[in-house]
Amino acid sequence: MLRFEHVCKRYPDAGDALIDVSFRLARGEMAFLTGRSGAGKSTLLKLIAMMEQCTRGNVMLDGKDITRIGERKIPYLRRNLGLIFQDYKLLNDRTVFDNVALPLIVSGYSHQDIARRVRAALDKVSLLGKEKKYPLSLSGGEQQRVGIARAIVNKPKMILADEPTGNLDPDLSAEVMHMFEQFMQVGVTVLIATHDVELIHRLGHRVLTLDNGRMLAN
Ligand SMILES: Nc1ncnc2c1ncn2[C@@H]1O[C@H](COP(=O)(O)OP(=O)(O)OP(=O)(O)O)[C@@H](O)[C@H]1O
Repeated sequence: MLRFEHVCKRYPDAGDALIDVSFRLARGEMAFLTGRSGAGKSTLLKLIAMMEQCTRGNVMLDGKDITRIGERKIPYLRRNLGLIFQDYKLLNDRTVFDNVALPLIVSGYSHQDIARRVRAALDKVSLLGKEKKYPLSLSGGEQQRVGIARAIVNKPKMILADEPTGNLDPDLSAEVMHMFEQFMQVGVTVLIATHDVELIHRLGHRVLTLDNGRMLAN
């Protein structure tokens, strides 16, 4: 599903964020990406999300070489990805329903399809009753679940999550991880960047570790 081959990323006026990184993730695999602050985790996720381009090497996603992909193709390929962030990135002046509907509106779905898919996504994260609420009236855990519903509403092949439990207490973190495991069980590939070593060890999935831009043996 995902292949990094000798990937390097250097930001202008900064050192190397990633150095000769190679690894593969199989379809339906769930892995944690860990490492100290500044190790390169967010950079690695941004390369997959096509928000940054690597300086050297190749990134293959679902059989396609996305290394030097043209700007116009990016929105189309991004539909296969669900992105989840630590700070939720919800629109606070829109309802839960509208936040989750956003990727479908962008993709041009009909009103009927949007309503059906948004409800299905909210059901998966146990938020069906909250579709008319606004994000700021929800708890942190609920806001993160809205973010997850928005990420999965397009039925992506891969979920990328950057510190998704960074603002959640241990119980809510476990709940969010359980959701990721359920997506994995239906064939979605899941890559989660996190500092939460305790959580990683408890769940026992594959761990990819970055150390100063280099990936340790995995
Ligand atoms: N847009 C940018 N421009 C210049 N340098 C950057 C940029 N983004 C990241 N860097 C640098 O690249 C290195 C890796 O950063 P990155 O954010 O990928 O690490 P991280 O492991 O995600 O850290 P954290 O856990 O703190 O989020 C750091 O030295 C950082 O300062």
